Amino acid sequence: MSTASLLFVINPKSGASDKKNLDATVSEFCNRNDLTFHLYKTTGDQDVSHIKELIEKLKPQIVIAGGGDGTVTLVAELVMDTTIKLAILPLGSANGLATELGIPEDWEENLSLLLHPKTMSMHAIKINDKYLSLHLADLGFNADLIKEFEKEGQRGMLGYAKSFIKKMSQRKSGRFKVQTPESVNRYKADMIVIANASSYGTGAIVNPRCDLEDDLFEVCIFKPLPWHNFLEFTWYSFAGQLENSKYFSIYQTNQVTITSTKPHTLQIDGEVIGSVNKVTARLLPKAVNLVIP
Ligand SMILES: Nc1ncnc2c1ncn2[C@@H]1O[C@H](COP(=O)(O)OP(=O)(O)OP(=O)(O)O)[C@@H](O)[C@H]1O
Repeated sequence: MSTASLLFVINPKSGASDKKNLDATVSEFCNRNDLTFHLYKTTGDQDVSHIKELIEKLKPQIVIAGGGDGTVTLVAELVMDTTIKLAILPLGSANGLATELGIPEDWEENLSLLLHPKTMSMHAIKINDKYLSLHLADLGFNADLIKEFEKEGQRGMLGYAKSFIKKMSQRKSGRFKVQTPESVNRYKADMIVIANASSYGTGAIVNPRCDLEDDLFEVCIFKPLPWHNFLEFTWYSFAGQLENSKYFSIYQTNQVTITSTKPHTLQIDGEVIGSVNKVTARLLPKAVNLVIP
């Protein structure tokens, strides 16, 4: 196998969009622009070792993660701290990170970013010394929601909305201790978000202090929200003004340990990890060279 300047990693099962012309579009784009490429389709089984092998053999300049946030994070872990650039072709249901960065969903427009790639050196977060997060990780409500969404086997915004309403009416608060190098605080909360980015991709801004290039991430505490404050809270979140609500607190830090008396569901970049009593997170500065518009 000879080298290739572009390695496409495509998750054929991501999102709900029709991908039947994707291979032809990629191939036609690369041939038209004299670019060598290789296209790998994920199977959900041993993708990490297969992609690692391909990267070693092909020595690509750019690896394109075609899928949702889960695929982006999987590829990011493999190119982190190298000179290889990471590009995103959004094919997922929410595409949180791509939306955050204004990365186009239109295939031709997206692929054209590869011709003269402009990059941003973005930080990431290491969770429990094991998992990488580029986007948003959380404990509690949203993680339960994703678990429900997966169980119901629904895709798209309508499925997400149905699961959201169901989980909103069933939500349970937890008691958490939040320890950073600067402080220790205890909270009753519905959800705690360890936030690299600002939004899940729905338009609501859960982290109003997001800056992907600084040396800090945010810890966002969502305190138990009474139903009669729901509309006001929603308005604040869409306006990027959650800090005006007494049901929200935020920290900026480069390290945090969150513990709880009862286990809570943890999700990282859209993937449910399981139920945990303890989460640690630390910043990985300038971890990934991301191709941006
Ligand atoms: N061929 C495949 N068949 C089934 N599952 C797959 C396959 N390839 C990858 N996966 C699984 O898909 C998940 C990642 O999905 P990804 O985040 O790319 O899309 P999504 O979940 O549809 O999008 P979003 O995160 O925007 O909702 C991983 O759990 C991975 O193991």
